Amino acid sequence: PVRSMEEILTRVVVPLPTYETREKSPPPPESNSVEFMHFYRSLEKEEKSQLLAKLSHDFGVDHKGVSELAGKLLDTQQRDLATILQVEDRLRYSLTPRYKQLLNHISRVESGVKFLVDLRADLLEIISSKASDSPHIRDLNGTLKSLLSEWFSVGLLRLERITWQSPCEILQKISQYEAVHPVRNWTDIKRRVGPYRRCYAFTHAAMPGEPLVVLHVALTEDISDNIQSIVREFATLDSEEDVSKVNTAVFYSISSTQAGLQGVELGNVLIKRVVRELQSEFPHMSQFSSLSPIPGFSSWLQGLLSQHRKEGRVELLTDCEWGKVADVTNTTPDTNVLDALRKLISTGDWTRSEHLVHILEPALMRLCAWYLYGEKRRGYALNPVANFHLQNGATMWRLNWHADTSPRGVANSCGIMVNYRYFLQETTSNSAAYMHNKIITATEQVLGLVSQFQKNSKL
Ligand SMILES: CC(C)(COP(=O)(O)OP(=O)(O)O)[C@@H](O)C(=O)NCCC(N)=O
Repeated sequence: PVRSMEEILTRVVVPLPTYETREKSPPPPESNSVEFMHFYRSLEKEEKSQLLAKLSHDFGVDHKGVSELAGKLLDTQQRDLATILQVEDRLRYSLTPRYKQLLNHISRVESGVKFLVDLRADLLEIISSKASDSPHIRDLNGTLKSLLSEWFSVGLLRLERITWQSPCEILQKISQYEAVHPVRNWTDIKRRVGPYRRCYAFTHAAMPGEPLVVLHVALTEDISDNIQSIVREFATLDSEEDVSKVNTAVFYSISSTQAGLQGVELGNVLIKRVVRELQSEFPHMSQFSSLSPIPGFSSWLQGLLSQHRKEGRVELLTDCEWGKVADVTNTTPDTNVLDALRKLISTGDWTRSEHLVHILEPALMRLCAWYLYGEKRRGYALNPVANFHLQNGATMWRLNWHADTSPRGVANSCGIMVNYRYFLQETTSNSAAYMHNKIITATEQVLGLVSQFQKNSKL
């Protein structure tokens, strides 16, 4: 199909009109876009990446034209401003990739926007798989992302509250998309939208019936330190009788549903929008915080323990703690008490022994605080959930022991969870400090645990 790929692209991706005719030339027939969408959908995965590579490479910016105009602009530097602006505008127009028109035309046909969201998901997969991280593919991704950011800007999104009265297909999608605390059955989802709970989603007219990002909230008297009390306990009340005590919103799950909208920052926008919505429903609501999982902590810890194994004694625990672990595991400090600890943590068995839990709590809390606050990737928090909330301007507020006692919670993060708290007057400045200077805003509790960790080890 390579020949037909070439043939289709040449026909469907019309050349950029000349600068002079750019506002006069009629758009190509809708059939072009429909044909392209149909053809693309018919391709195998491998053929899709071939097509996208060809589209981005052969139907992008006319680099020769751009450099000629850039040269011309240099020559006119001495001329009057009007002439310079003229040439600048020509240069700006010449930087429009030819395929950008195709993307715009597709966005105007039925389900064209959804098609483009899915096409970007394919692009992101190609880029992340390093199959062909050609600069042209990155250019195409950048062009598409900026178009999607315009089309999915906050003014064009619709906030929908999901309740037990919402259509079944929406409730089913909400259940399927829940990525943080999986919904097991109808009673689970009924609880999530029931009394003292709120569930909100952003939808968009171009993708009807599709929740783009979903936020689950618990309405409480205080900032929760345990997820079981939110997702497991049954509500005895069948309605929100007494909301006078409700003064806190706990965000306990957020999931974006469209891979192709990654980087469009929908989750951040949704949280801020829901805060405003709740403030109008509960004027005296004063506390807004997440109760977040810490995916990756256990595996990071395993890596640390095995890495230190080679270097013998590890300072991650105090001598006293090592001694106690040795006692409980019937090993001796200089033999592999470290392996015993690794095995305990990897199986979660340690949670069954009160004594061991008591010994490990301070050590695991110190290690977890360091993992969240100290471990970085390109200067930003290594943990993706921390990075998300810190980008939003939240404060790393409190680590909670025994916060998720489910097998999943113990396996992922030794049962620890964290509150990222949104102090509404500070989110803008916190976000700027984090994004520009990589400064993490954290409380005394967190900083205290971090400095205890640093005292114990030279990491
Ligand atoms: C946390 C989420 C919602 C952030 O999405 P969003 O605000 O759109 O950020 P981005 O994807 O635009 O960078 C998203 O990354 C996600 O769904 N993550 C998996 C589930 C989770 N909450 O970690």
